Amino acid sequence: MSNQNQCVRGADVLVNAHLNRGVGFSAEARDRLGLRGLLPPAVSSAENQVARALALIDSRPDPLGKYLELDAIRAADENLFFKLLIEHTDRFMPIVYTPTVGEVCQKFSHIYRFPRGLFVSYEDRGRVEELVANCPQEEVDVIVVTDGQRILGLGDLGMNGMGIPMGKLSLYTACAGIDPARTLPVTIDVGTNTEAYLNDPLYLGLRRERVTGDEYFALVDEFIQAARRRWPKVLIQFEDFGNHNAFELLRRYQDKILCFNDDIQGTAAVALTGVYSAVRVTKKPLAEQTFLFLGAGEAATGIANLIVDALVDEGMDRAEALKHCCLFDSKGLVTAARTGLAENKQPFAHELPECRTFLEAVRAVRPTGIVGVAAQPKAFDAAVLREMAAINERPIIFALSNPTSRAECDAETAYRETDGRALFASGSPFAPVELNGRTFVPRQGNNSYVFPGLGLGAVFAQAEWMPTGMFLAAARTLAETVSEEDLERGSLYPSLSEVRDVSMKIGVAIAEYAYEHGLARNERPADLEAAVKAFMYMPE
Ligand SMILES: O=C([O-])CC(=O)C(=O)O
Ligand SMILES: [Mg+2]
Repeated sequence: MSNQNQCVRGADVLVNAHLNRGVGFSAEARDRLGLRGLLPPAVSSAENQVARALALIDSRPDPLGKYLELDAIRAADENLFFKLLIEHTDRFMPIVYTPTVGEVCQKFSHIYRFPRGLFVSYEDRGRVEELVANCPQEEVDVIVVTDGQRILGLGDLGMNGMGIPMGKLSLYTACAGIDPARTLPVTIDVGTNTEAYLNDPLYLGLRRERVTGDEYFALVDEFIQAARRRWPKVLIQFEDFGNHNAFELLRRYQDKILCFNDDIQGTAAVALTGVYSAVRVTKKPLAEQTFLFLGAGEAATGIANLIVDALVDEGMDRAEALKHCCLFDSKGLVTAARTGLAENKQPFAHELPECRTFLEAVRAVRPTGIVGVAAQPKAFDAAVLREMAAINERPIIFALSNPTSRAECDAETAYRETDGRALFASGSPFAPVELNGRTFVPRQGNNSYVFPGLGLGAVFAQAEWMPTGMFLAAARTLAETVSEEDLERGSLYPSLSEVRDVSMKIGVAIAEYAYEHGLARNERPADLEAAVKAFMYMPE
């Protein structure tokens, strides 16, 4: 608690979510803070407060209702909110994060109640510094920023996309112990091309079509400069930008400031972990794997590039490594014969026959794994899955699009159509599947396993910037947490209930990388792991 916070007394404490402990305040604290009479007389134990909150949340049958209860708890008492999230991660992650957060975003303007974060509108261009100065946070460690153009697999949600930076930052705190008082969700609102929002009287964003080109980049830059002037060491995470802008922003800032793009680099690290787990099962090394991606955007080329980097790191020639990844986009298989390909796809345009359907492409490429990242629901149908099972003893099937409604296939279909041989991961959660007397426990190949730890390590070491080596290190560290028992059950990732420990390990690995490579702006503590653990926020 800062000195400034220690001066806050009386009712002001109760309306400050960082400070308020509500009925959890002890008699002594009530006297000290001038709260006597402002709360019901009984003092609740922590268990009692959690039990009351759980009952309230459970009284709401639908996920959105549960979200609204949690959101209200957060607005009143942040400590309690994070206690719930940390003690019941498995249960609440699908509420504050994918898939429910998708619905939250779609309805954001209709359910808006509590102020949080920073809204940078195009109308405020030229005075963004003033907006940043208005933020109450004295210090900010992590910013997650979106422009709402490609929210999960749901498309352009405009300002409504703010639910995503909010959800990501909740995970930063719950999974990696970033102090919630030092996080800032940001939406840069340059308009939306989604008619439904422009015609919705309750829509809270800018009513105009998206600003593009130089004016767009100038506004994003004005924000980045203003944020870094106020908080020079802040980590900026780019989230759910449209393809074109996402690649361009990463190109502009990647090696100049402390930042990363979660959809390109975070997703890549987590997918590579899934691949490392899968090859432990197939016993065929990475060098013998070939991947066919359904999609050719941020996630697809982010993952493909990191697989290539991993192969090069193992000693393979880069030109050869590139051939291990093939892309299938809206026009079909990406081949050398294709013209006008976006820059990110060009390295993956190989000498391959023209294929118009994904099934044809599977037959032509004969991949060991398919990776769905195009938000095309059910695109991995029975024919595709059976073909993969015919080509491979243990086919790798990653249906990574979010939320659940956008998944390329569900877990049950993946296991059923491959006679239980699929090595499956998905972006959104699926329940365990019973098949032929076996229970499969699929887990999420979602960047939530890595971005909190990546950020923790980078913030801890006050890294200058985040090179590719950090993302490889994150993937390898995460892979080491997958046990033989996990693999036995078909789990390519550890249990979410372990995510805090996993994030700590990734944080240590990333900080270590920063110290070893001269990227840190502080001294390495002698006992790095103990120091990182001590740095992590924990609710009281
Ligand atoms: O938010 C998630 O669940 C994963 C992600 O970054 C995306 O799908 O854009
Ligand atoms: Mg994302």
